[in-house]
Amino acid sequence: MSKTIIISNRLPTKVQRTATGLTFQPSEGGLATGLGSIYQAGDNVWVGWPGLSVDESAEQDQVREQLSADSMAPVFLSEAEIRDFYEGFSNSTLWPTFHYFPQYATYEQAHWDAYVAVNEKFCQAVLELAGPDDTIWVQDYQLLLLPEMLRRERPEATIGFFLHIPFPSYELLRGLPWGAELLRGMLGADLIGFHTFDYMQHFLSAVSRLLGLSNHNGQVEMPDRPVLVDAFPMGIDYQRYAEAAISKAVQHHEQAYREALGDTRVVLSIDRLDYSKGIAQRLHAFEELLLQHPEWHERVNLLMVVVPSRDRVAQYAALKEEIDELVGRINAQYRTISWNPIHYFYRSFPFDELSALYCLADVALVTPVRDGMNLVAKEFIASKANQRGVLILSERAGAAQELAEALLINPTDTNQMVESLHEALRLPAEEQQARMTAMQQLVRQYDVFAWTRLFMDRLAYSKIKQQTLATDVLDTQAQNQLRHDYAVAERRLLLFDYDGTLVRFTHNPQHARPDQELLKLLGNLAADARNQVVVISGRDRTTLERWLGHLPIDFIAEHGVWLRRAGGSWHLFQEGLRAEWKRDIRPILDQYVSRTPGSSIEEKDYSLVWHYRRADAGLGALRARDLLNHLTFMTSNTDLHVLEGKKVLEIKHAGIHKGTAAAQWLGPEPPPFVLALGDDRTDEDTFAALPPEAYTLKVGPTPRSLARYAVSNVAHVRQLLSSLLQIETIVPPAVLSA
Ligand SMILES: O=P(O)(O)OC[C@H]1O[C@H](O[C@H]2O[C@H](CO)[C@@H](O)[C@H](O)[C@H]2O)[C@H](O)[C@@H](O)[C@@H]1O
Ligand SMILES: O=c1ccn([C@@H]2O[C@H](COP(=O)(O)OP(=O)(O)O)[C@@H](O)[C@H]2O)c(=O)[nH]1
Ligand SMILES: [Mg+2]
Repeated sequence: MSKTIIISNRLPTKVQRTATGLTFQPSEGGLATGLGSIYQAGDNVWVGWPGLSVDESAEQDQVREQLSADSMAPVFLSEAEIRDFYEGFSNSTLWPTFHYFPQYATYEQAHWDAYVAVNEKFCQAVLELAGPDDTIWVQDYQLLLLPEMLRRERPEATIGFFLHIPFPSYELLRGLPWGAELLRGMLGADLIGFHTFDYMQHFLSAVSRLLGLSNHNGQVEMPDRPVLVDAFPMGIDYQRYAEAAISKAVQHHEQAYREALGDTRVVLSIDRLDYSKGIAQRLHAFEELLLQHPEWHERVNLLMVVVPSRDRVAQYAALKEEIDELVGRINAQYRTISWNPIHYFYRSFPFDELSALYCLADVALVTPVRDGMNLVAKEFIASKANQRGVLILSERAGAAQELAEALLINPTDTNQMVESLHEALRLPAEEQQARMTAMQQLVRQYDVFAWTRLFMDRLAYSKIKQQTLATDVLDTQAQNQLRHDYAVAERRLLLFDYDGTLVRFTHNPQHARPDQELLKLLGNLAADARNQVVVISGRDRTTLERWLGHLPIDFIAEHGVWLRRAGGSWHLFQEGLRAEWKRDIRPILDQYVSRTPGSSIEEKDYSLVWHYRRADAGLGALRARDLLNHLTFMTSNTDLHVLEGKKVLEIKHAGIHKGTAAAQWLGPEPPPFVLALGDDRTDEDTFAALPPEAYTLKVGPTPRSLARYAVSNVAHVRQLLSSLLQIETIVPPAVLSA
């Protein structure tokens, strides 16, 4: 039976060393609590770190055995790995960068090295467990390199990745020395999930700008497969909180708290110790409330739970001191004999007590400056059996995208926070109920089980999509058939597009000269008298002649405008072509060049081309759409046509294209073997002009093509062509045709 393997840095159980030995407790933090509800089904297993360093092998055995009874497999980290990988790269480089605190980020080579090494360690652990049909689901920023590492070992594996923290704007990522490697690591997955659409957009823009990979509707075209990118806002185990709220045990705790506090309104604050959570800002706002609205003295309490977290990282230790000091100062300033404004707990609470705090609270004050999702907000909502209670929520938490009925605030605007608190404490019961009911409906429906189902369905879909594509791929069997048909044919027409087919794209088109390997390949193919080799390109004739003119091959240049047979001279596809129109169009292109840094114009005899490969990807696409509209309008009612290629727009004569030219080479009696290779939109015209039995091959990852087969890249093309040459030497054609 196939299983799902969840992998995260932290396991949902954390092991602690006490005087009496090892103890096993639930972990805090949204990832562990959120997914903790689902991993135990079937044969599923969760791979991760148990939260402490265990060096001794007897202890490791004990931990492994106990965790395996609960479907967990530990990855042990040494003290040095905890320091350099966990506290170092994960929480002193990635965490601050991804939460828009670059001033806190450190860039240490040793931390990066440890990050790579620990990701490899996780990779080994997964490989030991994963069967070929299993689904691998990698979680979060500590393991960004893992999908790619797994993909290298298991090209066919089903791999999902989910990021629990924000994905920041491209600018933040570019400030990171290892940005490109991290993106490539993530792209090893088949599906990449984020909490919100914004995070997903930031990721796609970073992939486009740093790796030069474009996407169509969130599908990134990798050379070997498409990768789906999507938003999946994570939910909680709603029933667990809703049921707890009405349980005896929880009500008992709630009542005890209520008696201890007396008759005051309760504002609740729960987070891990983290500068991203805005805890200090929150305390300032509460202090301001007491200052500006003295009517709340002795009538309101802030219950503040801060769960210890990453306290060996300098910024966390400093924050702890800041909070201690602030709480001390505010309490000292305002407390009375019978009233202590802030009840501050620096520890974690067992589930029932946490649940009782949610039930008790009138207001939940959730004000992170950045937060991937924030599950505390959702847990509070699920715990409100009577639909009373108000959620104040930072607009910078992922949860704010869904919870529109919360009182949304900007966490750096203290005045707004004070006013929202004041408003929340007085909000009429009916309005509380209306808002809470709407939010409960949403949180109940999109719970963590629905979230998992949605992710898994999309992951399966991405796999199916890849497989449908794979039917078009020139597999070994099809390639053998092609080679056989080639070997037995007396006459063969070989039509090769140049850029993107025979050579890889270069930043500057003038740098895409043919290398020795290619010249040899073409020369050898052309040397066979049965072969007619044609380079069919959009390039100008001068360049083609300079680069390839010494070979005994034919040329179709400028997308079919200029033709030359081997050894012959150039002639036009059609007499009487005009070029005066360039005078009107050229100034428009000049304008677009000046408005689009990096773009350029190429002028050919009978066409003009605007190139934007070197421009910023977003700006280039925007201007291209604009220019296309502009030119389409200008060329209506003329015999000109605007052609869209890969990062180019070309204005040329309508009715002359690669297909019309290719048809001339077919002649009245087409050769028994025709092979056409091309990567671009313009090559579709060639494919369309050829008979159905021709071997038409589309080069590159995008599937939509008229070609019969797809090959992945230029390297694959060259391997195919040299395999045709080998046939001649290994199997004499006479033998094959006999
Ligand atoms: O493992 P730790 O270093 O102790 O940190 C605890 C976890 O914190 C982060 O949680 C995030 O996931 C939540 C659920 O998706 C989300 O609501 C929240 O906004 C995130 O901050 C972290 O992403 C986890 O990897 C940590 O285990
Ligand atoms: O004493 C506590 C306080 C909080 N939590 C849990 O910690 C998680 C915090 O997740 P959130 O997404 O809000 O933030 P994160 O810590 O993941 O950044 C929530 O599920 C809380 O229920 C806990 O287990 N024990
Ligand atoms: Mg091409």
